[in-house]
Order: sequence, then structure tokens, then C-alpha cells
Amino acid sequence: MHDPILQLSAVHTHIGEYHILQGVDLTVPRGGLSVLLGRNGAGKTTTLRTIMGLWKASAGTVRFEGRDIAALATPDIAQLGIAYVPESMAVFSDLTVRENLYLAARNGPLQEARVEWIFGFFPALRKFWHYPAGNLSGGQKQMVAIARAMVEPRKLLLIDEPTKGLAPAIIQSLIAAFAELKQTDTTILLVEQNFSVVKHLGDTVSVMDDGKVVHAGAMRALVEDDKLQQRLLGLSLSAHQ
Ligand SMILES: Nc1ncnc2c1ncn2[C@@H]1O[C@H](COP(=O)(O)OP(=O)(O)OP(=O)(O)O)[C@@H](O)[C@H]1O
Repeated sequence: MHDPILQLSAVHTHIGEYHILQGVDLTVPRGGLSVLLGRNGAGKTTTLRTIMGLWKASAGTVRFEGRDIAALATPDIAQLGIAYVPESMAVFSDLTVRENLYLAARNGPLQEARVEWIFGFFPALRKFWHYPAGNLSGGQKQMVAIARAMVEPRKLLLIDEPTKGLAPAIIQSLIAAFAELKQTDTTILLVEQNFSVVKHLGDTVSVMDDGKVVHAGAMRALVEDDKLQQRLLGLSLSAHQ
């Protein structure tokens, strides 16, 4: 693959005494949307946290634009242009949507043009701009969490299971926003368990199991190969279709 923005090679991560990532090889091409699939406990979140330096890789390399960032501190990794949206929808409930975004702008004041650009993806945020984020629905909070990661130009967004627990209509509006966002020059790495959510969204896909990437390739190839889907995703397919 030519000029990947992110490349993990033989990455191992230990959490306490547990050996969670056991030699992860993961390539994210520059531009578009890459999906990281896998069942519960496969190691997807640990992979994102390792990229962000929230867990330290005990072996292997994490290359961002060619530079090994595995030993860098999290703020320095963020400063390179990587933002992480954790699964827990980290928003400040008592603060308004505006204040949530305002606090996320670390390199100067919130730019009005940037806010308008974000409203284009998530129109609901305009409506609730002066509402406390805690009053919003789960889907709207997720939009605030993603918007916080977008307040400044980013090269790479890491987004962990944004659709988890959301109603189908809200999932559709998130899918539409990602489809728009992937046309911009931001690269997205999206963790998902539900294949049906990402099968028309992802450009490339990696599948994890037991702390390793067990398949990587074009999303279209996986969509068109029923047997491969059954073999790789049998559990999640039967759970979601
Ligand atoms: N803080 C922790 N302490 C001990 N074990 C952990 C910790 N965090 C994760 N694990 C273990 O690491 C393994 C991988 O977890 P991880 O959250 O990365 O998986 P995942 O693929 O993101 O799954 P999920 O979809 O459930 O979030 C699991 O077995 C989990 O129990």
C-alpha cells in the first residue's frame, strides 16, 4: 500500500499481567475510511489506545507519517494531528454544546467557519448549541464527542464504536456524516462490531481476533465474499442480521 498514514508493525501491548495485543500489524492508507472489525474483546479499543499512547506498546512500532510514535506521550501524539473519540462519548454534561467544543479547541479560539463546517455534518448541534450536553440524546452526545475531535484540522480521527447502543435512525445519520467526512482530507479509522453498519462506508477493513489482525484488505472484497464473511465474522453476522 502506497504511503500509509499509519502503520503498526508487530505491536504488543500488556495491561498489567495480561498480554492483550499479540503482534498487531495494521495499515491505514492516507485518506478515506478504514474499518477495524472484531468481536468483543478482540483488542480493538486496546489498539486505538496504544496508537494514542494511552497504553504503551511493549514491542513493535507505531508509525505515523513514517515516524515511530510508540514512545511519545499522548499530548505529543495528539499534537501531530491525531484525535481519539473513545467509546464512552466523553462530553461534559453540565456544559453547553458550544462550551464542549470551545474547550476542545486547544490551539486558539474556536473558529466560526470551522463551527459552520461541523454543523454541515451534524445539523442537530446548531439547534442544541446553547443546551447543556447532558440533556441531549445518546446519538446527539456522540455527535458532540465527534465534533470535539473535529474542531481543529486533524489528519487522523480514531473513532471507537460510535453506533453502539444507538437507534437505527440515529445510526443512519452518523453513517451519512461519516460518508461526508471521509471525502475531506481527514483519514478515519473506525472501530465497529456491526458489519452491516460499515460495509458500504469503509474503503479498507482489518479484522481482529485474539489480539491480532487476522485479515486485511479492501472492504469491497469482503462484502463480495460470503464465505470469507462467515469465516471472519460469523459471530457478529449472526448477531446482527
Ligand atoms: N484495563 C484492563 N485491564 C485488564 N484487561 C483489560 C483492560 N482493558 C481491556 N482488557 C482486556 O483486553 C482484551 C481486549 O479488550 P479491548 O477493549 O481492546 O477489546 P475490543 O475489541 O475493543 O472489545 P469491545 O468491543 O468489547 O470493546 C479483553 O480481553 C479485555 O478484557
